Amino acid sequence: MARVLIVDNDPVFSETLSSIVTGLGHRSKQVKSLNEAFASGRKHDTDIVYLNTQLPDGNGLLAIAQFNAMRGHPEIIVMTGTPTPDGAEKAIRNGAWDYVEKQSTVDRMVLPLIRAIDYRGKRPTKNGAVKLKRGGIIGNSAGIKKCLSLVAEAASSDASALLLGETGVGKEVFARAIHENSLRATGPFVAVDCASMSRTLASSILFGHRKGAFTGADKDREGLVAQANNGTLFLDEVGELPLAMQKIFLRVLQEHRFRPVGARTEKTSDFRLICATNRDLDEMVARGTFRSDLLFRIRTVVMALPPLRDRADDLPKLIEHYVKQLCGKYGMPAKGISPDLLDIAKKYPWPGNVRELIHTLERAVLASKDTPKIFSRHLPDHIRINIARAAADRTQREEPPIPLHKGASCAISDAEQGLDNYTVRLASSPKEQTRPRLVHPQSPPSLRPNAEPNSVGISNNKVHSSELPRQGEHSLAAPISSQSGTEHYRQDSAYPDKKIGNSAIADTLSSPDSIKPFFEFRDEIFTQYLQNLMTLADGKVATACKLSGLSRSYLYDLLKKYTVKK
Ligand SMILES: Nc1ncnc2c1ncn2[C@@H]1O[C@H](COP(=O)(O)OP(=O)(O)OP(=O)(O)O)[C@@H](O)[C@H]1O
Repeated sequence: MARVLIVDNDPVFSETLSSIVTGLGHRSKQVKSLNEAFASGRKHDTDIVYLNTQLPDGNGLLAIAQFNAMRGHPEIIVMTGTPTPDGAEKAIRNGAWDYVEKQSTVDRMVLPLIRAIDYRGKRPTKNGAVKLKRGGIIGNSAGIKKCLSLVAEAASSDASALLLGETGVGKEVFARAIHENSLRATGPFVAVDCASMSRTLASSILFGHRKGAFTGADKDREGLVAQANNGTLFLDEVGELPLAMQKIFLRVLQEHRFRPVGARTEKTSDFRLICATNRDLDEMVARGTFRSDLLFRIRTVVMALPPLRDRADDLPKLIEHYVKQLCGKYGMPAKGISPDLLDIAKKYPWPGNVRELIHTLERAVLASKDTPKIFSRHLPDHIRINIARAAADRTQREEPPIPLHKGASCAISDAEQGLDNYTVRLASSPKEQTRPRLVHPQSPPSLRPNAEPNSVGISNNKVHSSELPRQGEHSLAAPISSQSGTEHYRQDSAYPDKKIGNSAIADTLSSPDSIKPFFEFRDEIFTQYLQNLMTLADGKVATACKLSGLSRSYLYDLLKKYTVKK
């Protein structure tokens, strides 16, 4: 919550601006002259000054430096009814944050305020570090850093904040951090779990009740809204708030007044609201299960917390921290963490996020008993199975299984059989000799070379058919014959300027001496296929998927494995 001083002798204008500022959750004070402004500045810290140029006792433009030197070293937004380029330059040179025309739109008037407050929340302290209490937040990944800067921003005002993210991702931890860094830090932090609140008792829980208001109400009871006075009210799972309660709560938010169940008079509570949800509130609004006016009120500052699987960089520190904490809890000496455990943790998707990680580590710490290190062996079976299955699935997709009972030699002969349908044709010109092609005899004519005398079919130049482009799919560049009978590489007319890449496959296949080991040869074919595919697809993965019939994830895997650039 920023303190904003409005210095203007036009009371109507000042009043309007003041209500906009307070509507944004900040405090505002209006004064009519420079002297009044300086008197106020001696008594209170000020964050922002809206300063008119023409004032009864002087020109605001000439007083900017004095305002800058006031308590709190405020940012100055100069306002004028008659803007001029010289006036703008003078304002900025004298140290103003911005120079705005008084007849501007509300946005133009307010934007410099929002930006100046944002800047003040993030600017380094004198010793160069951003002063922010992390409140137990572990991690320095880009995602966490972004959220921490939003914590600073949210903490600098009293505006409502909405935290979004999957379960266990740390929404409550971040809500507490906003509270602890705000001006309300010395007040209470009251958390309400809307999902577990009984519908019939919701009013009583939130607003309290008077003795005798209903059966069982044997004494007056203060509700959670009242308990949050001067502090922060945290509504967890706000999407679960019943519609009827949403309407009541909207009014409470607007007026900060509420009536306890059975009471005749209203009470007030000065609280700051932070909400959290893992549901899509916009979709709920569309379905009519969440009020749009309430959503509008609660999402002034929005923070989307990234899931743990998207910030693997944070895992080592999180694991180290919680293993240490858990060893302490169970009276065990500190344990080390084996790299294989970290490796698995980085591969597992953690659907329950940090909460699931903590529970998993607790089981692992207990399972490791007297072992001084925790290994992946100590992780619960379902996690190890998940990783093992994913690895096997990848291998299966990459390498077609060879029946074990046949043995290696049979497998090779199978591969040869599969290749009988393919012939490697070698070009005659030196240029073309570096461009061998694998052509399926049943390929459509447009993809097949004409029968030419210089094409050489080599019986042992065979690759497994399943590893080559399938019939009818784009294969390696399709050759055409010129009238002179010289074979040229035709570039598909749809891709006139694409150069199709090449490998030394022809050399490998040209004689028994030069034949390469099957898998080495296979890898070259794959690499060449992928390079050509990506060239034809203009580097676009979606196009490459269409052309190749590969799924996006499998294509990504292949590009990574064969280090082919997109
Ligand atoms: N960045 C973090 N650093 C350290 N601990 C964390 C972090 N994020 C979450 N935790 C821990 O993970 C657990 C779950 O966090 P929290 O309750 O804040 O999640 P949540 O998103 O509010 O979950 P839910 O949506 O289920 O209410 C807590 O024990 C919390 O301390």
